[in-house]
Amino acid sequence: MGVEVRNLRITLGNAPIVRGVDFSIGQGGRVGLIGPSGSGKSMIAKALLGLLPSGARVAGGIAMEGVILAGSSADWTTGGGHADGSSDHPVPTLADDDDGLLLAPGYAVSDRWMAGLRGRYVGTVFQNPAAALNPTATVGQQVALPLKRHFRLSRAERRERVERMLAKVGLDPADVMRRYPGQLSGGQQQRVGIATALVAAPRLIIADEPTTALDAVTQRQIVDLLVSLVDDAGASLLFITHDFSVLARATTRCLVLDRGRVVESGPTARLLAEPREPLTRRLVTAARTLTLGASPGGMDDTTDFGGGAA
Ligand SMILES: Nc1ncnc2c1ncn2[C@@H]1O[C@H](COP(=O)(O)OP(=O)(O)OP(=O)(O)O)[C@@H](O)[C@H]1O
Repeated sequence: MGVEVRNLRITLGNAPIVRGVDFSIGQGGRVGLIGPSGSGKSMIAKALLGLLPSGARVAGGIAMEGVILAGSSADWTTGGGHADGSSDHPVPTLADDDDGLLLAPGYAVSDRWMAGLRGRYVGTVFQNPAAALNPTATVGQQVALPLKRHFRLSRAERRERVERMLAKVGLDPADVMRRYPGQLSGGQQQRVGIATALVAAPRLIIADEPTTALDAVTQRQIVDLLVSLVDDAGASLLFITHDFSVLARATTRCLVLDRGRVVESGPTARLLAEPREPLTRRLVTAARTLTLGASPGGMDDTTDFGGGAA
């Protein structure tokens, strides 16, 4: 069922930050948000996570897996609605979770619900793993946290799942379980971040500039790892970046944001090959320059770049 965002508007004080953004991510879809600094990418992610700063006002709708997370039923019938009240986009229907948890549709969920959804239904990978990870928790404790919060498992079961997850992100559990984040490299830290985001098998992963702090080679490895794990899990991915070369590896569709509005959207490969808007062209050119700088063979060397990583 995935995620649906409809006419999302966010204001902070009197300032409009996000000004009517629509997109959806089908189950297993990988969508990118790209735009310059301050264009509203992180605010959209925060709205999906229920983590907007106090004073932010949200209008429009966000629904995930059939549950309305923001906005009211009215938001879902006005958008594509007809005079008789019917809609091309009906209010999403009941979602029955794997574990038998029934989520009630048609209601804006409370903060408590949102806290329950975070980590369980939505996993997040942030830009700076050193800041996102708790420096006083061992890697084992860190990755176990979403399981502790959302599942009733024995210690042994939890440990087994944590070890399995660490192996999946390419870390040796025996080596890293008792280490602290500060004792790991940036790339290893981000692998721990990805393990923590994915361990509870969420339906949606939000990755907000997850590789910006890493060198080019590690960046590529981390993006490829994230994509393969998200695909294996059948989860959806919302990938936020200002770098088209990263987006090309991570996503199949993307939206270009400028000052809170979508200026262009479509398949990532199409936007790369034929950017129509000046901002898209600028972002593509910047990525080409970076990629050419990083590799003497140029962009063709990184075949995924033009291929949309489909
Ligand atoms: N806590 C906050 N209080 C007030 N304004 C904020 C807050 N967080 C973000 N903003 C403003 O909201 C706008 C959008 O910010 P946002 O962080 O979503 O941009 P972004 O596209 O993610 O940028 P970046 O690429 O730099 O992370 C900016 O003008 C920013 O100044």
